[in-house]
Amino acid sequence: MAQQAAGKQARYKRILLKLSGEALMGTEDFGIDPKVLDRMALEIGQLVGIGVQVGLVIGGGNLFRGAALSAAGMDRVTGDHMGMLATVMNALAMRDALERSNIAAVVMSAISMLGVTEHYDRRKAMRHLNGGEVVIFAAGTGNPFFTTDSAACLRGIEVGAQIVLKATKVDGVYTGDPMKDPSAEKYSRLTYDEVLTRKLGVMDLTAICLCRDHHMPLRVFNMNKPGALLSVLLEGNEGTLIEEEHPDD
Ligand SMILES: Nc1ncnc2c1ncn2[C@@H]1O[C@H](COP(=O)(O)OP(=O)(O)O)[C@@H](O)[C@H]1O
Ligand SMILES: O=c1ccn([C@@H]2O[C@H](COP(=O)(O)OP(=O)(O)O)[C@@H](O)[C@H]2O)c(=O)[nH]1
Repeated sequence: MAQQAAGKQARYKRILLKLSGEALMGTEDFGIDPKVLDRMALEIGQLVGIGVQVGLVIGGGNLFRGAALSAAGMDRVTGDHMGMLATVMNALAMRDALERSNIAAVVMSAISMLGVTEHYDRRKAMRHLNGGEVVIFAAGTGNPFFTTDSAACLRGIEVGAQIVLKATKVDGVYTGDPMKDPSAEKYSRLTYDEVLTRKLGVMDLTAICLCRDHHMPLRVFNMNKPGALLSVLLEGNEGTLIEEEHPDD
């Protein structure tokens, strides 16, 4: 992979990378697989190594999801609070993995947790990014009824990232859910409106609308594919790109 990066220029100076909580489970049913965490830390470290500023949002679906807790009888807002706290636990585990790989990292939480994480502050976050630290934005947006996909798009827009990269377990956006429909076909490029009108369920609609309204490109790609993240930065042809309609289209 070092050879892949040799002599090549990263396409983006600052990115917002979204990792789903479930990605951290590896082959387990719950929790965090340390091997997966370490692999992801190494892949993120490669980006830092070629001068890319990395903002990171990690989901919490490997631990708790508000909607699932609510379906089991819990108050929805309490469930969402638990979901957001789950993202803080994942963020702390990722900071630890990054620091063990000698990659400077800071966790900024949307919910105050004095002594555990920094509180989210946009200007401080930008200073950390400019200084080459990986900034892990935890606790989503800080509000119930949102997702970490929306949080990733929000933070990406706020800190002036050039692209939001959604790392997931499928190769991109398909005509239908590829986990359920093996005949679904992958798109290499879509507009925001196509995602919305075709109801392509890879991300929630709030996240797509936020990106559309603020002209933030999105790329959906498979994080389980070794080297895919670096390839997105160097070649830019992994997965599916969602952006505005191009004048040549
Ligand atoms: N049209 C689609 N294209 C790609 N993935 C889709 C589509 N519709 C639904 N999905 C599902 O969306 C999931 C990606 O979302 P992600 O946030 O990583 O997972 P989760 O929401 O389970 O945490 C994929 O695993 C896939 O099964
Ligand atoms: O701004 C936010 C972000 C997340 N959550 C809660 O945190 C959980 C975990 O986030 P998400 O489901 O987005 O994680 P992922 O699917 O990416 O693992 C969600 O289900 C919500 O309950 C929330 O309430 N507000």
